[in-house]
Amino acid sequence: MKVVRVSIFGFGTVGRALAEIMAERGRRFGVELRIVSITDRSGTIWGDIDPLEAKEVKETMGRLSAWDEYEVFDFSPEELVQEVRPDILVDVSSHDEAFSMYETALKEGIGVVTSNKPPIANHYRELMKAAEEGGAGLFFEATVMAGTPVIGLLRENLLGDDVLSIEAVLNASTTFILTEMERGSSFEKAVEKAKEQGILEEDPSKDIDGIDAMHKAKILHWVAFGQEAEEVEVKGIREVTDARRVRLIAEVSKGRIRVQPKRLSEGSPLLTEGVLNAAVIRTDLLGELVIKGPGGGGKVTASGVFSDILKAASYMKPLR
Ligand SMILES: NC(=O)C1=CN([C@@H]2O[C@H](COP(=O)(O)OP(=O)(O)OC[C@H]3O[C@@H](n4cnc5c(N)ncnc54)[C@H](O)[C@@H]3O)[C@@H](O)[C@H]2O)C=CC1
Ligand SMILES: N[C@@H](CC=O)C(=O)O
Ligand code: NA
Repeated sequence: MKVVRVSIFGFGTVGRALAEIMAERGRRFGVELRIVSITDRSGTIWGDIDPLEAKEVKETMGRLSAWDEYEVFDFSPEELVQEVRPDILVDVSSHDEAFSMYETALKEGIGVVTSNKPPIANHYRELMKAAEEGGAGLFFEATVMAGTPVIGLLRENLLGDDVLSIEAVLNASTTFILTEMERGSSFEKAVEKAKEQGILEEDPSKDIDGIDAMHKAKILHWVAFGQEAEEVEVKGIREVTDARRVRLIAEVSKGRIRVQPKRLSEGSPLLTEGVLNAAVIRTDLLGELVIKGPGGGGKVTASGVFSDILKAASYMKPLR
């Protein structure tokens, strides 16, 4: 068994769902995953950590620093990487400025797995360069459509195709809110219910105002076209009153991203319900393909993170 040392940064809904999966499936495909540190806002615990015990402490005491079995370190994100030196850094936090932590890790040859979108959306080119320099893997499946593997589909397949466009529902919270409103719920009530699903961002305006969907569309644009989108337009769902068949739609074509609420026709593959996301991908050789699956929730997201951890552990270098 190849022992792989993992540091987890952030221990909220996704981090705790990941802990459960790692406890149950941490020995798989000749790899034994060991959690050597977990960080939440109260600090970093460092040692040979039992994932289920850590989850229990977080859920009963609210912060990892309350766990007296471990010394708590007040590392900056970069210090965490330099002191702990894991084999793989897993970011399941809502820390928008995690870019320099990733860059430090990748340049040191430490693999990075993340579900946190802004660092990838805003620093894709620099991070891929750092990964190349350090000979490390950068994996971000769960940043777009959670565990539904749209990133792997584009990054590891269709390599002979030219992507022409992607039209997608990428935000589970707004779909959930809009479908609740279709059923007669007020906007405010629907937002409250979305919070109970564990899918809303720590700052729900990121979902409601289309910022989360925009970040995801930027990541899709980088993977599909290998360049930054010059034109980005974003409109959220605050002004939607008649929610019938309305979804927050991201349109991605070379150089251009547009996120806005749109009323869809009956039978549209994008007319999703609940937390389902969907993407219609058009390429020159294949024509049109649709990928649809859950785009939010702790386990749903941890599924994509865990799969990426195994990829990082056996480091399969994606071509883009
Ligand atoms: N919940 C979902 O369905 C999905 C979430 N994601 C992304 O995964 C990440 C985690 O999501 P959730 O677990 O749902 O969020 P959450 O809000 O439940 O947990 C995020 C955790 O990160 C911690 N955190 C934030 N800044 C930190 C810092 N500087 N240092 C240490 N800890 C810090 C917070 O204290 C919190 O415990 C977010 O980036 C989210 O956008 C991606 C796909 C789906
Ligand atoms: N807040 C996000 C969580 C998944 O990325 C969403 O609602 O889609
Ligand atoms: Na995904």
